[in-house]
Amino acid sequence: MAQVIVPARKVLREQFGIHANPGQFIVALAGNPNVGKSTVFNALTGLRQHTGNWPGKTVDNAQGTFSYNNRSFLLVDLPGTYSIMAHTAEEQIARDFICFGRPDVTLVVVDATCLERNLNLALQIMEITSKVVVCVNLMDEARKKQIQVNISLLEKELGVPVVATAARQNEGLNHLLAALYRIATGECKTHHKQLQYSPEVEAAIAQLLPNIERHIDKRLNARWVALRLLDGDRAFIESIALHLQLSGNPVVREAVQ
Ligand SMILES: Nc1nc2c(ncn2[C@@H]2O[C@H](COP(=O)(O)OP(=O)(O)OP(=O)(O)O)[C@@H](O)[C@H]2O)c(=O)[nH]1
Ligand SMILES: [Mg+2]
Repeated sequence: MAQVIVPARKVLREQFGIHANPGQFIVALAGNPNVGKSTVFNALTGLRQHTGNWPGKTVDNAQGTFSYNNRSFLLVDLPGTYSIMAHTAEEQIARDFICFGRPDVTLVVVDATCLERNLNLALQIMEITSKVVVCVNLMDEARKKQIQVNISLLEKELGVPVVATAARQNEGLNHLLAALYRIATGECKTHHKQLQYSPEVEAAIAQLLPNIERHIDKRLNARWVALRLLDGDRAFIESIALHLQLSGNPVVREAVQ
């Protein structure tokens, strides 16, 4: 079947109202509610920002720009979510933006004082893309509570850059910029952690993968699409099919029946 690949920039423009300049890197800013995403956003973009709504939704949208090493970045503040399984409009925006908008980097801000809960979202995002930087924010609060975070071990375990910040105090932001640059330019390749499921689920994924890989745009993560097919997440399967113009594909037809 002939495949029509929709360029990510066109999707960003038409579906998300994001107009990036040529050569500008797109950074998606994701995280649980109230972890300091907007504080990071403001610290990086200063006054070079504007706010509005996501197209067709009553969900706030903020975009801003910054430069680093003579490269321009467009930072997009996604709605705060605990998950991207798309149970709410906010989760759907975050998921579709990361999946179909294919940002050059997804910056996941997590709360240093409750890492375990926050890493759930980071791991979900890492199932879609390897181009992730994790920002462990609120380090000052963690220090106050005598919580120690082993950043280098976390980085080793996750396989993506992890940067400690206290964004309200502008602490760690230079390291964050350097990490975003390294991932956006491809200077740093990640070996991101992929969750392993039960042998039954892994076997089902392995069975689906060849067919999925044959039919989808390589820039979507086939393993992740396999997981969604197994979930039976019909709304999303339909949106993947629509996006990749695969509605007639037998795998897709079977999944949405
Ligand atoms: N102590 C401390 N407070 C911070 C830090 N970063 C953000 N805050 C505070 O945490 C609160 C929430 O920050 P926001 O930036 O609004 O968080 P958010 O993730 O954008 O929140 P939502 O958009 O509501 O999901 C604010 O009161 C910030 O001033 C930090 O590093 N240390
Ligand atoms: Mg915010």
